[in-house]
Amino acid sequence: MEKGASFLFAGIHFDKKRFAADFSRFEGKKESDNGIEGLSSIANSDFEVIEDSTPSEKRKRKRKSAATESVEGFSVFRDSKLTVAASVNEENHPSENDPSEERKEFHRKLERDALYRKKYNIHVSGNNVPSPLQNFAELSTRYECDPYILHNLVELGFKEPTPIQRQAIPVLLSGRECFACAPTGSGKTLAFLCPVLMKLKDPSKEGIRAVILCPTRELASQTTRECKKLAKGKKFSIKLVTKEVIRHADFSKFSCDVLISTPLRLRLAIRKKKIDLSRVEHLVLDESDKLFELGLLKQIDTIVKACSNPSIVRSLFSATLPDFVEDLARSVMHDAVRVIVGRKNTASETVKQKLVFAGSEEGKLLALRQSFSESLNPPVLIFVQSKERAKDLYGELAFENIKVNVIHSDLSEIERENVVYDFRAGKTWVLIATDVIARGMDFKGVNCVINYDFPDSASAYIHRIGRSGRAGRSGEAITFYTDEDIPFLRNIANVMSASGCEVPSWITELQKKKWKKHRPKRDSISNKPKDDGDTEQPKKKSKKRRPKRDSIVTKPKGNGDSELQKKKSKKQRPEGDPIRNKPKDKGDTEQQKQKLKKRKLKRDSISTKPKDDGVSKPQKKKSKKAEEA
Ligand SMILES: Nc1ncnc2c1ncn2[C@@H]1O[C@H](COP(=O)(O)OP(=O)(O)OP(=O)(O)O)[C@@H](O)[C@H]1O
Repeated sequence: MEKGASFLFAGIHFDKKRFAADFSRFEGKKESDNGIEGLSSIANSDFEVIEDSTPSEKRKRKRKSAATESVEGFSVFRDSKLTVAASVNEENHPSENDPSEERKEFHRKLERDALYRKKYNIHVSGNNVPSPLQNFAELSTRYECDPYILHNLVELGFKEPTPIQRQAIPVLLSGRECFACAPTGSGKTLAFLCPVLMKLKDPSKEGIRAVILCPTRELASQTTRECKKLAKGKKFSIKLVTKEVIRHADFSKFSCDVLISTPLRLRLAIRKKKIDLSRVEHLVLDESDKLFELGLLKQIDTIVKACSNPSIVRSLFSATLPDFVEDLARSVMHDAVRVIVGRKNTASETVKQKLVFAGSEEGKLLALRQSFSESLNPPVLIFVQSKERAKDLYGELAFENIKVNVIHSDLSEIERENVVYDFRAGKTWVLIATDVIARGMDFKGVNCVINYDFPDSASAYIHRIGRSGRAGRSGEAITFYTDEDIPFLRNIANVMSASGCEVPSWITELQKKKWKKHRPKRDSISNKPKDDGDTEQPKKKSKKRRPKRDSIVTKPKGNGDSELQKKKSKKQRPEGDPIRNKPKDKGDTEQQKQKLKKRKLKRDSISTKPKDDGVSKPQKKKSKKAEEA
């Protein structure tokens, strides 16, 4: 981490001199007394306490025993004058001259809140945390929500708030800064959009009023769409910062109610076009841990500085919340509330997760093809570790009878948009992707995520597989691994077992390994000579590949049978829709049998097809058969 480059870094290496003003502001202040002692232990059982002291102590987070700790009121973030003032008016705060009955009622309310949070697996820390929402109607009764929002929620089909919405919405509506972590697909987008729109109340032309930052263009564009849906009926100006906007907009007169951007583009607008962010009242960092990674941190820093309005309310949302992000956030946020749904850094429980030993790169391709011909249902997302590998895998699958497409950072903005659009529309059944769409993208009904390349971190794993099993739906995730991934297997296995999936015992017995971006140099996906795309694959190569076939189904240490292995050993063809046929087209058994017979032929053809020849012989036969079928 670069030292002294930004005040975001200062949370870790606090430079007292440089931040003398801030320091003196915080220095004299002890963490405010929570005054909520003796709260029922009901909600305390799973509460993570953060101590606001030295950096090393900060890391020592204790799980306090249920009997001794209080749920709310433990100030994890620094107080500010503004937020302290706000908290006095907090709905949870008893009045000064509290008669004992009022005080009792206040405590009863806290207990009710605690019970409610326990029911929805919500864990909070911070001063005077507002009560969670019981339903969307409370937006009106408690916060005088404009009817258009309630109307739009009904139109969107949202009947009940999700747990993160129950807690984060009241926190933000109370003007508190917020730091939220909830599983993938659990409705975090609405959890920040709804309070932002409610707080903005009416459209205004006075500068830029709210900024939402997303790590990728795709996510920024998706969030813009969602924001417009929720704002329907109100003439808010909601703008996405695109290349065009950067090029042509007159930033000296630029105003909008909500501005959505990637950090890179917004920094460009700040630096080159002098966009004015000094009136921003709400700043949301979606996928905050990604935004706080080194590559984006400088840009975020510039933006956070440019949003200089002293009464700004900042919020951070993500499905993964590493300690370093908490440390950074604590250094910049004031009297924030920390909201965690479920357990921190766990995968969605609605995704059934599997590990498959593929032996080698060739094994992966074979395993993939085998899976396709057996039981996988589109839409399917396949993640690989680099754009080169994405292109290679696409090259391998493009000529099959699969509606496959690929997305990576080499594509233009329009191309990327089109790929996403086609996948959403069901025109693409299998989408090969790099991590560019691993975060935040909400594709409805992705049935299966395949980690063709082992993810480079546990959080990458959580976000990738979180493209499936969203909004309570079920999904499946298959992760291929090879020998070089085995040292990192346990990290993924931990995530799997934390979300209730079975993991073979030999994996949990592996040595713990700390990983830093596991991206090994992998053998090429395609065995075709790179510079000779037009010629046929030399026969030698295909011969060489055959013995490796066994490695797909051979587990490394005589243990942990994968689903594929079991299926193969039974020599049965499982039921399911082959992906080459129409998604819901069942009962194609005759064709499947023929394909089975031709499996040997199919294997030979993996890498023999010429790059630029649209259809190879076996494929022509296959497509003819498909047409006939
Ligand atoms: N209250 C609700 N009831 C039903 N569905 C909802 C509700 N809120 C959001 N959704 C839907 O849930 C899906 C996932 O929401 P969203 O994209 O906000 O998840 P997320 O928590 O941000 O996920 P990720 O961590 O992957 O970014 C969306 O399709 C959204 O429309």
